[in-house]
Amino acid sequence: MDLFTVRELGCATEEGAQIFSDVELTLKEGDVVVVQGKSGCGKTTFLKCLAHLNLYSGHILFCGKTPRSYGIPIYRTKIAYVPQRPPLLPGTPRDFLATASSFKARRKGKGKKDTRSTEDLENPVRIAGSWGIDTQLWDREWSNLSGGETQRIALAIGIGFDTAEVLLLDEPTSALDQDSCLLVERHILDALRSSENPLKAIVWITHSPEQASRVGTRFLQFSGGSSYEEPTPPV
Ligand SMILES: Nc1ncnc2c1ncn2[C@@H]1O[C@H](COP(=O)(O)OP(=O)(O)OP(=O)(O)O)[C@@H](O)[C@H]1O
Repeated sequence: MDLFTVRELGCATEEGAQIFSDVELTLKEGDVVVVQGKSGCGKTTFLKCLAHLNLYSGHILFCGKTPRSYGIPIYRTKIAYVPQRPPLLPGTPRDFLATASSFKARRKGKGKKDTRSTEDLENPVRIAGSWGIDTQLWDREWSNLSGGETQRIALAIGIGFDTAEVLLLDEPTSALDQDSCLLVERHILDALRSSENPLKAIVWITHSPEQASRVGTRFLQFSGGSSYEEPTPPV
């Protein structure tokens, strides 16, 4: 079954200016759809529509069902949006982990006791550790982390919770040096190929043609207020 079926998708600003229209995408298992286009053409907005964080016109179905039919909180455990710059949150990454983990426990069923597993708390820390994030950074205020540290921690949470079937990545390595970038890329692609991880597909915004070639299996170009697919990565 197709993961995402996106038909005639359109999105406008609150003031009514159209950002894009008629966007079409059928996302299948194993796809890494690289999204490219000039700054301001609507790539982030597109990901937010998929994550049900933006109002839109047209149709988005996930496994044949609307996001609302899953219940939006459950939908968001299946579709993980990792923003380019996570909004400045209060507290520390570990606070965030604890809160998000308790939410996941609620998802697992009414009537059960706290099903929060230590894995939920440990996986992201372990993954981020493999990308050079010292454990003590999890107890530092978000506001005192560097861009690259914030990016790796947010990504490690998105992957480490082991519930996401689709990752929506908004320039996930834009603040990283080349070695860290390659390390993170490899980890994400390994997670996609691993039978132990529920991850089935990725939609990945990047401004880097090199990264697009390394990670992409399909190439969606935003331009002129809509989108089209390219058979190969743009050079
Ligand atoms: N909440 C909003 N209110 C008004 N305009 C918005 C809003 N969100 C996005 N826009 C506008 O919509 C357009 C698309 O923004 P978006 O962030 O999706 O672009 P992008 O392609 O991801 O850009 P970049 O590559 O620079 O990250 C921009 O012109 C932006 O200013």
